[in-house]
Amino acid sequence: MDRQALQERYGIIGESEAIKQVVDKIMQVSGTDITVLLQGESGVGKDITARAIHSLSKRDRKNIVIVNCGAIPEGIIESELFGHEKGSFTGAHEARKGYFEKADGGTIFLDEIGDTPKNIQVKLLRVLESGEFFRVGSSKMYTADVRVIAATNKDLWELVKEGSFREDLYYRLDTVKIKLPPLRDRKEDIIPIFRKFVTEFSSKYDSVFQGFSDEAKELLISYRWPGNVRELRNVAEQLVVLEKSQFIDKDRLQKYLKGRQHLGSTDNLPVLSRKDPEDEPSGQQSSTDTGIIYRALVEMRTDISDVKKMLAKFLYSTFSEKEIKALPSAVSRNIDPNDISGHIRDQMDDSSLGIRSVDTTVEEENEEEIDEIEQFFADKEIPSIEEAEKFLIEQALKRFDGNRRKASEALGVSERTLYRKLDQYGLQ
Ligand SMILES: Nc1ncnc2c1ncn2[C@@H]1O[C@H](COP(=O)(O)OP(=O)(O)OP(=O)(O)O)[C@@H](O)[C@H]1O
Repeated sequence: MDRQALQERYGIIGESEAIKQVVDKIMQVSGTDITVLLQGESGVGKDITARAIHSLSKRDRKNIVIVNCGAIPEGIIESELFGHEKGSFTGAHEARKGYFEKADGGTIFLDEIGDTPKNIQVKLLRVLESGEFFRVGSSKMYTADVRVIAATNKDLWELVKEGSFREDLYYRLDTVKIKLPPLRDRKEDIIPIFRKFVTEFSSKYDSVFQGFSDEAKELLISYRWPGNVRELRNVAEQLVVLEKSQFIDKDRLQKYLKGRQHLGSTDNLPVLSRKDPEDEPSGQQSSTDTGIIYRALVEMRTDISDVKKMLAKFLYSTFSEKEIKALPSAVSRNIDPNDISGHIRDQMDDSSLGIRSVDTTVEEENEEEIDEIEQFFADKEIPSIEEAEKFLIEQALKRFDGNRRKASEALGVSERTLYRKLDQYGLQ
Protein backbone atom coordinates (compact mmCIF):
# COMPACT_ATOMS: atom_id res chain seq x y z
CA MET A 1 0.00 0.00 0.00
CA ASP A 2 1.40 3.40 -0.86
CA ARG A 3 1.24 6.50 1.26
CA GLN A 4 -1.79 7.99 -0.41
CA ALA A 5 -3.80 4.77 -0.23
CA LEU A 6 -2.99 4.44 3.45
CA GLN A 7 -4.08 8.01 4.15
CA GLU A 8 -7.33 7.44 2.31
CA ARG A 9 -8.04 4.17 4.02
CA TYR A 10 -7.50 5.52 7.55
CA GLY A 11 -8.78 9.05 6.96
CA ILE A 12 -5.43 10.65 7.71
CA ILE A 13 -5.55 13.93 5.85
CA GLY A 14 -2.54 16.13 5.27
CA GLU A 15 0.04 17.08 2.72
CA SER A 16 2.72 18.46 4.99
CA GLU A 17 6.18 16.95 5.23
CA ALA A 18 5.36 16.08 8.86
CA ILE A 19 2.32 14.01 7.88
CA LYS A 20 4.31 12.27 5.12
CA GLN A 21 6.91 11.28 7.69
CA VAL A 22 4.26 10.05 10.11
CA VAL A 23 2.66 7.91 7.40
CA ASP A 24 6.04 6.52 6.29
CA LYS A 25 6.78 5.54 9.88
CA ILE A 26 3.36 3.89 10.23
CA MET A 27 4.21 1.77 7.18
CA GLN A 28 7.66 0.89 8.51
CA VAL A 29 6.54 -0.22 11.97
CA SER A 30 3.17 -1.82 11.37
CA GLY A 31 4.61 -5.10 10.11
CA THR A 32 6.72 -5.50 13.26
CA ASP A 33 5.98 -5.91 16.95
CA ILE A 34 8.24 -3.07 17.97
CA THR A 35 7.04 -0.74 20.74
CA VAL A 36 6.07 2.67 19.42
CA LEU A 37 5.88 5.95 21.31
CA LEU A 38 3.58 8.61 19.85
CA GLN A 39 4.33 12.11 20.95
CA GLY A 40 2.22 15.19 20.45
CA GLU A 41 -0.23 17.62 21.97
CA SER A 42 -3.81 16.70 22.62
CA GLY A 43 -5.89 16.37 19.44
CA VAL A 44 -3.01 16.01 16.95
CA GLY A 45 -3.97 12.51 15.81
CA LYS A 46 -2.19 10.06 18.14
CA ASP A 47 -5.27 7.91 18.45
CA ILE A 48 -5.88 7.52 14.70
CA THR A 49 -2.17 6.81 14.22
CA ALA A 50 -2.26 4.00 16.80
CA ARG A 51 -5.36 2.50 15.18
CA ALA A 52 -3.74 2.64 11.74
CA ILE A 53 -0.63 0.83 13.02
CA HIS A 54 -2.78 -1.87 14.59
CA SER A 55 -5.05 -2.27 11.56
CA LEU A 56 -2.11 -2.64 9.21
CA SER A 57 -0.40 -5.22 11.40
CA LYS A 58 -0.87 -8.96 11.48
CA ARG A 59 -2.63 -8.44 14.82
CA ASP A 60 -5.64 -6.74 13.29
CA ARG A 61 -7.87 -9.78 13.70
CA LYS A 62 -7.54 -9.32 17.45
CA ASN A 63 -8.40 -6.33 19.62
CA ILE A 64 -6.76 -3.01 20.04
CA VAL A 65 -7.40 -2.11 23.67
CA ILE A 66 -7.24 1.62 24.35
CA VAL A 67 -6.32 2.70 27.86
CA ASN A 68 -6.16 6.29 29.04
CA CYS A 69 -3.63 5.91 31.84
CA GLY A 70 -4.26 9.46 33.03
CA ALA A 71 -7.98 8.90 33.54
CA ILE A 72 -7.90 5.77 35.70
CA PRO A 73 -7.82 6.47 39.45
CA GLU A 74 -4.51 5.48 40.97
CA GLY A 75 -6.16 3.05 43.38
CA ILE A 76 -7.53 0.78 40.65
CA ILE A 77 -5.10 1.17 37.80
CA GLU A 78 -3.13 -1.98 38.64
CA SER A 79 -6.21 -4.15 38.67
CA GLU A 80 -7.50 -2.49 35.48
CA LEU A 81 -4.26 -3.17 33.64
CA PHE A 82 -3.34 -6.58 34.99
CA GLY A 83 -6.62 -7.96 36.38
CA HIS A 84 -7.33 -9.38 39.82
CA GLU A 85 -8.20 -12.62 41.55
CA LYS A 86 -11.44 -13.24 43.35
CA GLY A 87 -11.29 -11.87 46.90
CA SER A 88 -8.09 -9.90 46.33
CA PHE A 89 -9.83 -6.80 47.70
CA THR A 90 -13.25 -5.93 49.07
CA GLY A 91 -15.64 -5.95 46.16
CA ALA A 92 -13.55 -8.35 44.05
CA HIS A 93 -16.32 -10.92 43.92
CA GLU A 94 -15.01 -12.50 40.74
CA ALA A 95 -11.61 -12.89 39.15
CA ARG A 96 -11.25 -10.41 36.30
CA LYS A 97 -8.96 -10.06 33.34
CA GLY A 98 -7.07 -6.82 32.95
CA TYR A 99 -6.46 -4.90 29.74
CA PHE A 100 -3.25 -6.78 28.97
CA GLU A 101 -5.05 -10.10 28.98
CA LYS A 102 -7.91 -8.65 26.95
CA ALA A 103 -5.40 -7.46 24.36
CA ASP A 104 -3.70 -10.86 24.10
CA GLY A 105 -2.74 -11.45 20.48
CA GLY A 106 -3.55 -7.83 19.65
CA THR A 107 -2.37 -4.35 20.59
CA ILE A 108 -2.62 -2.23 23.71
CA PHE A 109 -2.60 1.54 23.29
CA LEU A 110 -1.44 3.22 26.50
CA ASP A 111 -2.48 6.84 26.12
CA GLU A 112 -1.09 9.49 28.51
CA ILE A 113 1.58 7.07 29.68
CA GLY A 114 3.38 9.94 31.44
CA ASP A 115 0.55 10.00 34.00
CA THR A 116 1.07 6.41 35.11
CA PRO A 117 1.92 6.13 38.83
CA LYS A 118 5.50 5.11 39.51
CA ASN A 119 4.65 1.83 41.24
CA ILE A 120 2.82 0.78 38.07
CA GLN A 121 5.63 1.89 35.78
CA VAL A 122 7.89 -0.86 37.09
CA LYS A 123 5.18 -3.42 36.29
CA LEU A 124 4.75 -1.98 32.80
CA LEU A 125 8.47 -2.32 32.26
CA ARG A 126 8.29 -6.00 33.10
CA VAL A 127 5.42 -6.62 30.65
CA LEU A 128 7.25 -4.71 27.97
CA GLU A 129 10.40 -6.73 28.50
CA SER A 130 9.01 -10.21 29.03
CA GLY A 131 5.25 -10.09 28.53
CA GLU A 132 4.91 -11.22 32.18
CA PHE A 133 2.66 -9.79 34.87
CA PHE A 134 0.74 -10.73 38.01
CA ARG A 135 -2.93 -10.19 38.63
CA VAL A 136 -3.64 -8.24 41.84
CA GLY A 137 -3.85 -10.73 44.70
CA SER A 138 -2.08 -13.54 42.85
CA SER A 139 1.44 -14.89 42.85
CA LYS A 140 0.84 -16.79 39.63
CA MET A 141 2.64 -15.31 36.68
CA TYR A 142 0.59 -14.60 33.57
CA THR A 143 1.88 -13.80 30.12
CA ALA A 144 0.27 -11.92 27.26
CA ASP A 145 1.39 -11.57 23.68
CA VAL A 146 0.72 -7.88 23.27
CA ARG A 147 2.13 -5.17 21.05
CA VAL A 148 2.46 -1.90 22.95
CA ILE A 149 1.85 1.53 21.50
CA ALA A 150 2.23 4.32 24.04
CA ALA A 151 1.38 7.99 23.70
CA THR A 152 2.16 11.12 25.61
CA ASN A 153 1.48 14.81 25.30
CA LYS A 154 4.26 15.54 27.77
CA ASP A 155 8.00 15.52 27.37
CA LEU A 156 8.82 12.18 29.02
CA TRP A 157 12.47 13.08 29.43
CA GLU A 158 11.43 16.13 31.47
CA LEU A 159 9.36 13.79 33.65
CA VAL A 160 12.42 11.55 34.08
CA LYS A 161 14.45 14.57 35.18
CA GLU A 162 11.69 15.59 37.60
CA GLY A 163 11.69 12.07 39.01
CA SER A 164 8.11 11.17 38.14
CA PHE A 165 8.95 8.82 35.27
CA ARG A 166 11.32 5.86 35.44
CA GLU A 167 14.41 6.21 33.29
CA ASP A 168 14.50 2.49 32.39
CA LEU A 169 10.90 2.63 31.16
CA TYR A 170 11.72 5.78 29.21
CA TYR A 171 14.53 4.01 27.34
CA ARG A 172 12.35 0.97 26.77
CA LEU A 173 9.65 3.15 25.17
CA ASP A 174 12.04 5.34 23.24
CA THR A 175 12.80 2.75 20.55
CA VAL A 176 10.58 4.13 17.79
CA LYS A 177 9.20 7.59 18.30
CA ILE A 178 6.58 9.14 16.05
CA LYS A 179 6.25 12.86 16.56
CA LEU A 180 2.96 14.48 15.59
CA PRO A 181 3.52 18.22 15.38
CA PRO A 182 0.79 20.64 16.44
CA LEU A 183 -1.45 21.86 13.65
CA ARG A 184 -0.03 25.39 13.87
CA ASP A 185 3.37 23.97 12.79
CA ARG A 186 1.92 22.33 9.64
CA LYS A 187 -0.37 25.00 8.37
CA GLU A 188 -0.66 23.47 4.90
CA ASP A 189 -2.78 20.68 6.46
CA ILE A 190 -5.41 23.03 7.88
CA ILE A 191 -7.52 23.68 4.80
CA PRO A 192 -7.51 20.08 3.48
CA ILE A 193 -8.54 18.75 6.92
CA PHE A 194 -11.17 21.48 7.29
CA ARG A 195 -12.63 20.62 3.86
CA LYS A 196 -12.81 16.95 4.78
CA PHE A 197 -14.72 17.67 8.00
CA VAL A 198 -17.05 20.15 6.31
CA THR A 199 -17.88 17.57 3.63
CA GLU A 200 -18.49 14.87 6.25
CA PHE A 201 -20.68 17.03 8.47
CA SER A 202 -22.61 18.47 5.54
CA SER A 203 -23.62 15.00 4.53
CA LYS A 204 -24.33 13.98 8.14
CA TYR A 205 -26.55 17.00 8.82
CA ASP A 206 -27.98 17.15 5.33
CA SER A 207 -26.68 20.66 4.89
CA VAL A 208 -25.00 22.51 2.06
CA PHE A 209 -21.82 24.36 2.90
CA GLN A 210 -21.68 27.63 1.01
CA GLY A 211 -17.92 28.12 1.13
CA PHE A 212 -15.76 30.75 2.79
CA SER A 213 -14.04 34.00 1.94
CA ASP A 214 -10.30 34.42 1.40
CA GLU A 215 -10.11 36.34 4.66
CA ALA A 216 -11.84 33.51 6.52
CA LYS A 217 -9.39 31.09 4.95
CA GLU A 218 -6.49 33.23 6.10
CA LEU A 219 -7.93 33.28 9.59
CA LEU A 220 -8.21 29.49 9.61
CA ILE A 221 -4.56 29.29 8.66
CA SER A 222 -3.26 31.94 11.04
CA TYR A 223 -5.26 30.80 14.10
CA ARG A 224 -3.17 28.85 16.65
CA TRP A 225 -5.50 25.85 17.06
CA PRO A 226 -4.62 25.06 20.68
CA GLY A 227 -6.93 22.02 20.52
CA ASN A 228 -5.36 20.96 17.20
CA VAL A 229 -7.32 18.76 14.77
CA ARG A 230 -10.02 18.01 17.35
CA GLU A 231 -10.75 21.73 17.67
CA LEU A 232 -10.74 22.18 13.89
CA ARG A 233 -13.27 19.35 13.67
CA ASN A 234 -15.52 20.99 16.29
CA VAL A 235 -15.39 24.35 14.52
CA ALA A 236 -16.23 22.70 11.19
CA GLU A 237 -19.21 20.93 12.81
CA GLN A 238 -20.50 24.11 14.41
CA LEU A 239 -20.19 26.06 11.16
CA VAL A 240 -22.06 23.39 9.20
CA VAL A 241 -24.85 23.21 11.77
CA LEU A 242 -25.18 26.75 13.02
CA GLU A 243 -24.25 28.73 9.93
CA LYS A 244 -26.37 26.54 7.70
CA SER A 245 -26.57 27.90 4.16
CA GLN A 246 -24.43 30.91 5.06
CA PHE A 247 -21.31 32.00 3.26
CA ILE A 248 -18.56 32.02 5.90
CA ASP A 249 -16.77 35.31 6.14
CA LYS A 250 -14.10 36.28 8.64
CA ASP A 251 -16.52 37.70 11.21
CA ARG A 252 -18.75 34.64 11.14
CA LEU A 253 -15.77 32.33 11.55
CA GLN A 254 -14.19 34.36 14.31
CA LYS A 255 -17.13 33.69 16.62
CA TYR A 256 -16.16 30.05 16.77
CA LEU A 257 -12.50 30.50 17.55
CA LYS A 258 -11.17 30.63 21.09
CA GLY A 259 -9.75 33.87 22.39
CA ARG A 260 -12.63 36.00 21.23
CA GLN A 261 -15.01 34.45 23.71
CA HIS A 262 -15.54 36.03 27.08
CA LEU A 263 -17.51 34.91 30.03
CA GLY A 264 -20.75 36.82 30.01
CA SER A 265 -20.90 37.33 26.29
CA THR A 266 -23.89 35.61 24.81
CA ASP A 267 -23.07 35.79 21.14
CA ASN A 268 -21.35 32.46 21.32
CA LEU A 269 -24.15 30.62 23.03
CA PRO A 270 -25.16 28.98 19.80
CA VAL A 271 -28.51 27.44 20.39
CA LEU A 272 -30.32 30.12 22.27
CA SER A 273 -29.32 32.97 20.03
CA ARG A 274 -29.61 31.21 16.73
CA LYS A 275 -32.48 28.90 16.94
CA ASP A 276 -35.14 29.43 14.34
CA PRO A 277 -38.45 28.44 15.97
CA GLU A 278 -39.82 27.45 12.55
CA ASP A 279 -37.31 24.63 12.32
CA GLU A 280 -38.73 22.48 15.05
CA PRO A 281 -42.29 21.79 16.08
CA SER A 282 -43.53 23.31 19.35
CA GLY A 283 -40.15 24.63 20.40
CA GLN A 284 -38.61 21.19 20.75
CA GLN A 285 -34.89 20.97 20.39
CA SER A 286 -33.50 18.91 17.57
CA SER A 287 -30.92 16.25 18.25
CA THR A 288 -28.35 18.57 16.68
CA ASP A 289 -29.25 21.28 19.17
CA THR A 290 -29.16 18.82 22.02
CA GLY A 291 -25.71 17.72 20.92
CA ILE A 292 -24.48 21.27 20.84
CA ILE A 293 -25.98 22.15 24.21
CA TYR A 294 -24.48 19.00 25.60
CA ARG A 295 -21.03 19.85 24.24
CA ALA A 296 -21.28 23.41 25.52
CA LEU A 297 -22.19 22.09 28.96
CA VAL A 298 -19.36 19.59 28.97
CA GLU A 299 -16.91 22.31 27.97
CA MET A 300 -18.29 24.58 30.68
CA ARG A 301 -18.01 21.85 33.28
CA THR A 302 -14.41 21.19 32.29
CA ASP A 303 -13.64 24.92 32.46
CA ILE A 304 -15.25 25.24 35.88
CA SER A 305 -13.41 22.25 37.22
CA ASP A 306 -10.11 23.68 35.86
CA VAL A 307 -10.87 27.01 37.53
CA LYS A 308 -11.68 25.24 40.80
CA LYS A 309 -8.43 23.32 40.72
CA MET A 310 -6.45 26.47 39.92
CA LEU A 311 -8.17 28.32 42.73
CA ALA A 312 -7.54 25.52 45.22
CA LYS A 313 -3.89 25.37 44.17
CA PHE A 314 -3.56 29.13 44.49
CA LEU A 315 -5.25 29.24 47.88
CA TYR A 316 -3.16 26.45 49.33
CA SER A 317 0.07 27.93 48.04
CA THR A 318 -0.80 31.44 49.25
CA PHE A 319 -2.70 30.98 52.50
CA SER A 320 -2.58 28.61 55.42
CA GLU A 321 -5.57 26.39 56.02
CA LYS A 322 -6.77 28.65 58.83
CA GLU A 323 -6.54 31.68 56.59
CA ILE A 324 -8.52 29.89 53.93
CA LYS A 325 -11.27 29.32 56.47
CA ALA A 326 -11.35 33.06 57.18
CA LEU A 327 -11.44 33.97 53.48
CA PRO A 328 -15.21 34.11 52.97
CA SER A 329 -15.52 36.99 55.41
CA ALA A 330 -12.84 38.94 53.52
CA VAL A 331 -14.62 38.29 50.26
CA SER A 332 -18.04 39.24 51.60
CA ARG A 333 -16.63 42.56 52.85
CA ASN A 334 -15.35 43.35 49.37
CA ILE A 335 -11.75 43.66 50.50
CA ASP A 336 -9.27 44.57 47.77
CA PRO A 337 -7.63 41.30 46.62
CA ASN A 338 -4.20 42.75 47.36
CA ASP A 339 -5.18 43.31 50.97
CA ILE A 340 -6.91 40.01 51.58
CA SER A 341 -3.95 38.34 53.23
CA GLY A 342 -3.39 41.29 55.60
CA HIS A 343 -7.08 41.54 56.36
CA ILE A 344 -7.30 37.89 57.26
CA ARG A 345 -4.32 38.11 59.56
CA ASP A 346 -5.70 41.26 61.23
CA GLN A 347 -8.96 39.49 61.71
CA MET A 348 -7.31 36.47 63.16
CA ASP A 349 -5.15 38.55 65.50
CA ASP A 350 -7.97 40.39 67.17
CA SER A 351 -10.80 38.01 66.79
CA SER A 352 -12.62 34.91 67.61
CA LEU A 353 -10.13 32.71 65.89
CA GLY A 354 -7.60 33.47 68.60
CA ILE A 355 -4.64 32.79 66.39
CA ARG A 356 -1.68 35.10 66.69
CA SER A 357 0.85 34.05 64.15
CA VAL A 358 0.16 32.04 61.11
CA ASP A 359 2.66 30.05 59.15
CA THR A 360 1.83 30.68 55.51
CA THR A 361 4.49 28.47 54.03
CA VAL A 362 3.32 25.38 52.33
CA GLU A 363 5.84 22.71 51.62
CA GLU A 364 6.06 21.51 48.06
CA GLU A 365 5.34 17.99 49.19
CA ASN A 366 2.04 19.19 50.62
CA GLU A 367 1.18 20.81 47.33
CA GLU A 368 1.80 17.58 45.54
CA GLU A 369 -0.41 15.77 47.99
CA ILE A 370 -3.18 18.31 47.50
CA ASP A 371 -2.85 17.89 43.74
CA GLU A 372 -3.14 14.14 44.00
CA ILE A 373 -6.10 14.30 46.31
CA GLU A 374 -7.86 16.81 44.06
CA GLN A 375 -7.09 14.67 41.04
CA PHE A 376 -8.41 11.57 42.75
CA PHE A 377 -11.72 13.18 43.55
CA ALA A 378 -11.87 14.96 40.19
CA ASP A 379 -11.43 11.66 38.33
CA LYS A 380 -14.33 10.08 40.14
CA GLU A 381 -17.29 12.06 41.35
CA ILE A 382 -17.83 9.66 44.25
CA PRO A 383 -15.16 7.02 44.76
CA SER A 384 -16.16 3.79 46.46
CA ILE A 385 -15.15 3.39 50.10
CA GLU A 386 -12.58 0.76 49.06
CA GLU A 387 -11.03 3.06 46.46
CA ALA A 388 -10.90 5.96 48.89
CA GLU A 389 -9.43 3.73 51.60
CA LYS A 390 -6.76 2.34 49.31
CA PHE A 391 -5.91 5.82 48.09
CA LEU A 392 -5.58 7.20 51.65
CA ILE A 393 -3.36 4.29 52.66
CA GLU A 394 -1.13 4.95 49.67
CA GLN A 395 -0.95 8.64 50.55
CA ALA A 396 -0.07 7.89 54.17
CA LEU A 397 2.66 5.44 53.19
CA LYS A 398 4.06 7.91 50.72
CA ARG A 399 4.08 10.65 53.31
CA PHE A 400 5.93 8.53 55.86
CA ASP A 401 8.31 6.95 53.36
CA GLY A 402 6.72 3.54 53.70
CA ASN A 403 6.94 3.55 57.52
CA ARG A 404 3.89 1.46 58.39
CA ARG A 405 3.83 2.28 62.07
CA LYS A 406 3.69 6.02 61.42
CA ALA A 407 1.22 5.56 58.57
CA SER A 408 -1.11 3.50 60.76
CA GLU A 409 -0.94 6.09 63.55
CA ALA A 410 -1.79 8.86 61.11
CA LEU A 411 -4.67 6.84 59.70
CA GLY A 412 -5.96 6.06 63.19
CA VAL A 413 -5.88 2.28 62.76
CA SER A 414 -3.75 -0.41 64.35
CA GLU A 415 -0.66 -1.59 62.57
CA ARG A 416 -2.26 -5.00 62.25
CA THR A 417 -5.28 -3.50 60.48
CA LEU A 418 -2.97 -1.65 58.13
CA TYR A 419 -1.13 -4.90 57.27
CA ARG A 420 -4.44 -6.59 56.60
CA LYS A 421 -5.54 -3.75 54.33
CA LEU A 422 -2.21 -3.76 52.47
CA ASP A 423 -2.70 -7.44 51.82
CA GLN A 424 -6.31 -6.93 50.83
CA TYR A 425 -5.49 -4.21 48.29
CA GLY A 426 -2.37 -5.90 47.00
CA LEU A 427 -0.18 -2.97 48.08
CA GLN A 428 3.53 -3.57 48.54
N1 LIG B 1 -4.49 14.08 10.01
C1 LIG B 1 -5.78 13.94 10.32
N2 LIG B 1 -6.71 13.83 9.36
C2 LIG B 1 -8.02 13.70 9.66
N3 LIG B 1 -8.51 13.68 10.89
C3 LIG B 1 -7.64 13.77 11.90
C4 LIG B 1 -6.24 13.92 11.68
N4 LIG B 1 -5.62 14.00 12.87
C5 LIG B 1 -6.58 13.92 13.80
N5 LIG B 1 -7.80 13.78 13.23
C6 LIG B 1 -9.10 13.71 13.94
O1 LIG B 1 -9.04 14.66 15.01
C7 LIG B 1 -9.64 14.14 16.18
C8 LIG B 1 -8.61 14.06 17.29
O2 LIG B 1 -7.60 13.13 16.94
P1 LIG B 1 -7.04 12.01 17.94
O3 LIG B 1 -8.14 11.52 18.84
O4 LIG B 1 -6.31 10.99 17.14
O5 LIG B 1 -6.04 12.93 18.77
P2 LIG B 1 -5.09 12.53 19.99
O6 LIG B 1 -3.74 13.08 19.66
O7 LIG B 1 -5.18 11.05 20.26
O8 LIG B 1 -5.73 13.36 21.17
P3 LIG B 1 -5.66 13.07 22.77
O9 LIG B 1 -4.22 13.17 23.16
O10 LIG B 1 -6.49 14.17 23.34
O11 LIG B 1 -6.24 11.71 22.97
C9 LIG B 1 -10.20 12.78 15.79
O12 LIG B 1 -11.54 12.98 15.40
C10 LIG B 1 -9.36 12.36 14.59
O13 LIG B 1 -10.05 11.50 13.74
